[in-house]
Amino acid sequence: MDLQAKPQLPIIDFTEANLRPGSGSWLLTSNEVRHALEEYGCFVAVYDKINMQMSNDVFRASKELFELPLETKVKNVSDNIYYGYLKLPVIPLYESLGIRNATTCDGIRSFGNTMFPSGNEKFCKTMHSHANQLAELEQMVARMVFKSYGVEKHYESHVNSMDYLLRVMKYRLPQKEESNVGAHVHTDKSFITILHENQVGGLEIKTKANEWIAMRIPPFCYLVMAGDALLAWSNGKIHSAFHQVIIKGEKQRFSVGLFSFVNGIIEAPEELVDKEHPRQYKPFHHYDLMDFYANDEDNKTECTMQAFRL
Ligand SMILES: O=C(O)CCC(=O)C(=O)O
Ligand SMILES: [Fe+2]
Repeated sequence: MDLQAKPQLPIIDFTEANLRPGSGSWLLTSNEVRHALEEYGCFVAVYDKINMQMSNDVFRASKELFELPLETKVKNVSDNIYYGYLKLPVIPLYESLGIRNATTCDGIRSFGNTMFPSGNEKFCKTMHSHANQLAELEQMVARMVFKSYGVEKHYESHVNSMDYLLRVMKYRLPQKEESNVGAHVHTDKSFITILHENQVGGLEIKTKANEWIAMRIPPFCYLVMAGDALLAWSNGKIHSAFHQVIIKGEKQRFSVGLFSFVNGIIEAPEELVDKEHPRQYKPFHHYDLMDFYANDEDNKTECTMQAFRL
């Protein structure tokens, strides 16, 4: 064994034509997914259902969005800061816009009308179909997790309660003497996050052995990450990884994330609770976790679930 080898994230192939519920490859991949999420809290999914044209359109649309005047962008307000327009003085490189319920026509229309009052059909179409493509991958991963834990019978009610937030992110380059932190160390509060980027790099993920893996998400690949809600749902079996963004290159980073939320109660299924594995988290409403995180200044870089469960 090469003790100097750099740690790497698992890579899981989702391109196989026969990857359908019930097939042998579905079961094998489900177990790979579960193992990756338990050990790393994330993995790279090779997924070819989103073509290069769509990826290019998405980043072109993102650029167009951030070029809007500030007074337009700040109109994207929400009851939780993480769903709206986010630009904080503590991380000057970072700017993001959340599109709530981006998989629905109403969600996209409402966002599109606020940002482009005279209309922008191309933008809305691109973001709407992209959100649905990413949600398809998210649902496949969630279904595999349920399958691998033997609780597939709960999947249908789970998927019917999902809400999706599409967040478009931009990181400008640091000026001289400015910090290169693009996003502070945190875990996601989502159930699952699906990320991709304009191949600039910057995302770093911490392993359980406290090593940082710096990565660039290749074309036709998506980073699938477990959020704190999935950690709680799995009764602590799945890991939610700390990660950060450090801007080092010479090109601006654009990334797009699909964050899934359960519009309801997160509770570990009975099958994942027994004498050896007592219930670790009281059932909670997923949006209460989001509100707790948004309002709890002290715990931003700490383990949110530890603080939230008290
Ligand atoms: O830019 C990225 O890829 C990561 C952003 C991130 O970690 C987040 O929005 O939670
Ligand atoms: Fe994150």
